[in-house]
Amino acid sequence: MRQLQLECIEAHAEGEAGRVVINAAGLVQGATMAERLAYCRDHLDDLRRFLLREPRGFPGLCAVLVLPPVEPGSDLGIVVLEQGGFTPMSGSNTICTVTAVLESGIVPMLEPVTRVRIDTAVGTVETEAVVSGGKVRSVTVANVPAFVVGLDVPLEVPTFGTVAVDVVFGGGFFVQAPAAAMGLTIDPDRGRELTRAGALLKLAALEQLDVRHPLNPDIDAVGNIMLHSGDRQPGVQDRNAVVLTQGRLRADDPSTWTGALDRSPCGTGTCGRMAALHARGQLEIGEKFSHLSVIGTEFVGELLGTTTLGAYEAVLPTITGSGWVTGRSTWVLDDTDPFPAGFSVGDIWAPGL
Ligand SMILES: O=C([O-])C1=[NH+]CCC1
Repeated sequence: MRQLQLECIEAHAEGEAGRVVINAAGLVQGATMAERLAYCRDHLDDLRRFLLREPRGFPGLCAVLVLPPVEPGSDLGIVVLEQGGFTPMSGSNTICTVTAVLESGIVPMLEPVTRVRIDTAVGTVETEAVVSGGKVRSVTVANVPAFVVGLDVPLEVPTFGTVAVDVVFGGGFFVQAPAAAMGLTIDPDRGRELTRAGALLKLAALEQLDVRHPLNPDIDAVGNIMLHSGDRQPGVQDRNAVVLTQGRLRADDPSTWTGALDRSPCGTGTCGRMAALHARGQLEIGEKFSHLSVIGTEFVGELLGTTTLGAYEAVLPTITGSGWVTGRSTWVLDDTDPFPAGFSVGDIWAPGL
């Protein structure tokens, strides 16, 4: 007997896989996006694991629940599913969602540009899709305001000692540091070292930092980690490795010190990075910011202006990248299935050991 059947559009944005669930509306309760995110966190974590863990998922996979809009004039709402939990916003997953809903006809496609407004638990996001021949060529995401919580904040990191990090918000809270400050290089073949270092940075951040979003107090912890190429230098390409850490991390259990690298340049991470660069005088309003991922794919960022958000000076970031639909899927749960919430095995889920 099937007790669950999820219809999905499989996609990727600059390499990062996003599973766009298009029949989830009846699963999520809440009058606001913040209430819906809280409902997912409180009641749907087994569903998140069902979609992202084995046998239906893999470490590098994210997903999106497409929900009815909340704000007047919006087209839809999203809640993002990552291996580390439910999150309010994601650049790559927004690009996957816009590509999926336009190419499938869920939202009408208007050439040459279609605007799609998306409600999230940290505000409404405006997107612009360049479309031709029934294909979404690129998506520009005008993300929610990004801001700096602190620059060069000293963190005591297990096995690395004191590391100076930037604490930023770009749609989620990030700790960001130069890879070189931890003796690392941004190289896909060194993914294990990068994910382990990122997990240890996150452990330190969870223990030593207090963060809280001024508009949504439920957003109150560092989510992901960015290791980047350091201060901008003329003629040097900016690149990053973003570690999407697994669920609960424990200082006394090295098997939790793992994660997966974002295969895209990470839109929320790029927005947070631009906020830090602007604060450092290394990125002007209106200046294009080419940001490469660990596999060399690109988001082009740009700051449109400044604003304030609670007590924070904030910037208005956009990122532009492309998405591709890779398939359609229907995921089911038989009520005799011994793994209703999926499972993971250390050979691919704990590569850092
Ligand atoms: O682009 C993004 O912001 C993210 N990609 C994967 C998780 C967050």
